[in-house]
Amino acid sequence: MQKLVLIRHGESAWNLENRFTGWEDVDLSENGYEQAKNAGRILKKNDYNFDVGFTSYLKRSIKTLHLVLEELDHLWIPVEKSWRLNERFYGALQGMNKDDAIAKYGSEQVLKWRRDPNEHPPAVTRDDPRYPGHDLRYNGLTERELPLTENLGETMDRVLPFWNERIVKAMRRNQKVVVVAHGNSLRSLIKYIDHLSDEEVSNLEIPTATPWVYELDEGLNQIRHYYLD
Ligand SMILES: O=C(O)[C@@H](CO)OP(=O)(O)O
Repeated sequence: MQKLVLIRHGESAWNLENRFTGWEDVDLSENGYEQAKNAGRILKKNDYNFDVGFTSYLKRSIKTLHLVLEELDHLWIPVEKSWRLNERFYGALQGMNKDDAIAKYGSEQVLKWRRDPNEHPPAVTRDDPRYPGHDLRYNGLTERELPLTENLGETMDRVLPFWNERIVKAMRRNQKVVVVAHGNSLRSLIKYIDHLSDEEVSNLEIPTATPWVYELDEGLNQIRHYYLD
């Protein structure tokens, strides 16, 4: 039996301020640092260890993984980062306070943007400073890969190649894997792994810094999943 651990990053400064974050590279809040360390302690208490870690290009996840590995005295393991594990790109909502968005657009529309897997938030234009094409770290991406907005389905479309080519391959080599990513990139992955319907995934809320464990059989079929806390 093999275990895969997925963790959403600790609380970020903009989670605390209730702002749409997406690809904005916001740091962990003070509480977020503590939550990340605590996730590491929980894993340690339960005798977890890992051969490889995967995370996004965004510091709230990178730092969470680092803090988890530090608690486990595992800072030496290889870590692979990919933009494909980034949070969903929230378009022109990025930076906006979620209550201000509700006041401006109404709660029904904002809920659709947040949780309807097929709904696109308003797009940014390529001259918007939030367009990822202006950011050095995304130099290697093609224009098609650089988002102007994303719904959950499109997030899943760019997460899955990384899942199949890197994460599943590592597990097939019997490596013990930890993945630290984001609310919506993990929702898209869990939708895929658990075959969730659009409605089921719209009700899935993933808490910050709480290890989500999949137990898998030899063929990497799921036996069960649960939170570790
Ligand atoms: O702002 C975001 O990027 C995400 C995660 O914090 O928000 P939501 O939960 O509204 O999708």
